[in-house]
Formats: sequence, structure tokens, C-alpha cells
Amino acid sequence: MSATIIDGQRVAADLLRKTGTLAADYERAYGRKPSLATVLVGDDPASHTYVRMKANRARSLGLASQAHYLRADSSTEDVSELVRSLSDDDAVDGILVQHPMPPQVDERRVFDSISPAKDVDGVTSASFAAMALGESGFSSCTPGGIIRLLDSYKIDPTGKHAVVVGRSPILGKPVGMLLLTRNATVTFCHSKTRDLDQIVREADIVVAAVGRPELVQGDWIKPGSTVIDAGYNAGNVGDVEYPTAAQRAGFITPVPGGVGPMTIAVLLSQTVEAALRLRGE
Ligand SMILES: Nc1nc(=O)c2c([nH]1)NC[C@@H]1CN(c3ccc(C(=O)N[C@@H](CCC(=O)O)C(=O)O)cc3)C=[N+]21
Repeated sequence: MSATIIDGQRVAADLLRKTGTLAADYERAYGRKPSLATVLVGDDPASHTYVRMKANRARSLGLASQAHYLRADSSTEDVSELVRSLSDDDAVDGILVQHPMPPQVDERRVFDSISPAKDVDGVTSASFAAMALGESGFSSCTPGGIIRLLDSYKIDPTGKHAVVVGRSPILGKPVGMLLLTRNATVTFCHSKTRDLDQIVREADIVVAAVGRPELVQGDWIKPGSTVIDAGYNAGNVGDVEYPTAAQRAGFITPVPGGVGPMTIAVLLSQTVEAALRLRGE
């Protein structure tokens, strides 16, 4: 038996199509395009590639985008000051501050200088709280994308044991909270977890979100379970040992073409939503 492959490219394309239509409606109504500002600190080549991908996709959908680059030796205050000016700028509807930032920058303080109304990447404490309490607000993009993938394949987390491997503030922790809101029984695993393989073997849904290539081994996967690989590592390899996992899982996301495309689609969808809400819609 082999798994149904969850086609993130296709689900993302559907969301992008809807987003493009809403962006065109917005422009017709208000005479300007919804606008995304990106902020990148330093010169990590992978981060530059991701930010470029996001900006290109925004433009191809009919959004405006402006890219801001700061030097690698910028301080927390330098970055926060830029983010506050974007938060106050009426020409900007959504703000994405690329993670990771250089070590001298306090990422939490920078994220929390984003106006929650423009937090289309769902990284502020306010957005996290709203998400964790099941209130409306922007979800962190990758977790939001994962829930959309489950919905799209009619995989209902209710009553299922969801095991999240990873507890980062914009991926592992929020995806676990979203699964909890969807009535899963959630276990968080991390670098200090003992007997990780035994816990994963019990999972009906596994979300791998640590950034360690093939950390989750194929023979840990319970037959028929759902495997979501949210790991991004150099060389387009995920956190799951795909070939063997795909033999056992019921549903599995590939890398590339699974979670990654959803992240960008949710970001742009939330940007158009922010633009509409800022107009009182
Ligand atoms: N504040 C912040 N928000 C983020 O959402 C954020 C971030 N920082 N830092 C880096 C990670 C990484 N990330 C990805 C987005 C798209 C793909 C993606 O589309 N990947 C394609 C492959 C693209 C390729 O060809 O390399 C795929 O999986 O099919 C991957 C990874 C967003 N991140």
C-alpha cells in the first residue's frame, strides 16, 4: 500500500487564484493594489531566495510589494524602527519580517513591533494569543497552510493523536495549538524528548517541523496515518524519510510541493485580507 500524496502545489494554486481575484476587486474598488512589505536582515542566501520568491509571487498575483534590506550588524532597535515605520505607513497593508535574524537581534521584540492589523505572517504575540484561543486573527503562515491542507483532503483531526515534532514559535507551537482547536489530542516533541520514535509510532497525524533532514524515520510511521513534513533543509529535503514513510502513511506531503507552496499562498491571502480589513471591510 502507498500513501495518497497531498498536493500542496494544487491546493496553493487554488488559494492563489482566489487571492488574485480578491486583489483585482480591491484594486478596482480602491484604486491601489494590496501591498506587502518584506524586511530582510543580513545576507543569508537562502533567506534572500525565500523573500524574492514571496515578492515575485505577490507581484504575479497583482499585489504590490516593497523589499527592505538591513545590514547583518543591525541592532534590535534598527530593525524595530523600520518595522514601526512600516506599521504606520498607509501604503503598506502587510509586513513580513524574515526569520531567522542575526543573533544580536531580539526577534521577539522585532516581531512585536509589527502592528497586529498588518501581521499577515502571524508572528506577533497578539496573533499567537488569538490563534491559541481560537479567535479570529492572522495565523502563522505555515501552520495555517497545514490546516488548509488537512481540510482540503477532508482529514479531520478530531479525536486523533497528533504528534508535533518541534516547538518553534512560528511553526511547531502554533501548529500544535491549531490542531488542539480542531479537537486533536496533541503531543509536542522536541530536542529533549525521550524515545521520540515510540511517540511517533503512536501518532495518527505527525507534523515534522524541526529542520533536521530525515529525522523522522519511515519505519516509525503508523500504517494509514497522516504525515506532514514542514521541514525545510538545504537541498529540498524534508524532516521525514520520505520513500519509506510513503509506503506506510495514508496521506503524506512531499518536499518540495507540499507545505512550502501553502506558506506563500497563505501569506498573500492574508495580505489581501489585511488590506480589506484596513478599509473597514
Ligand atoms: N517570518 C518568516 N515567515 C516564514 O514563513 C518563513 C520565514 N520567516 N523564514 C523561512 C521560512 C521558510 N519558508 C518557506 C516558504 C516557502 C517554501 C517553498 O515554497 N518551498 C517550495 C520549494 C521552493 C524551492 O524551489 O526551493 C516547496 O516546498 O515546494 C519553503 C519555505 C517560509 N519561512
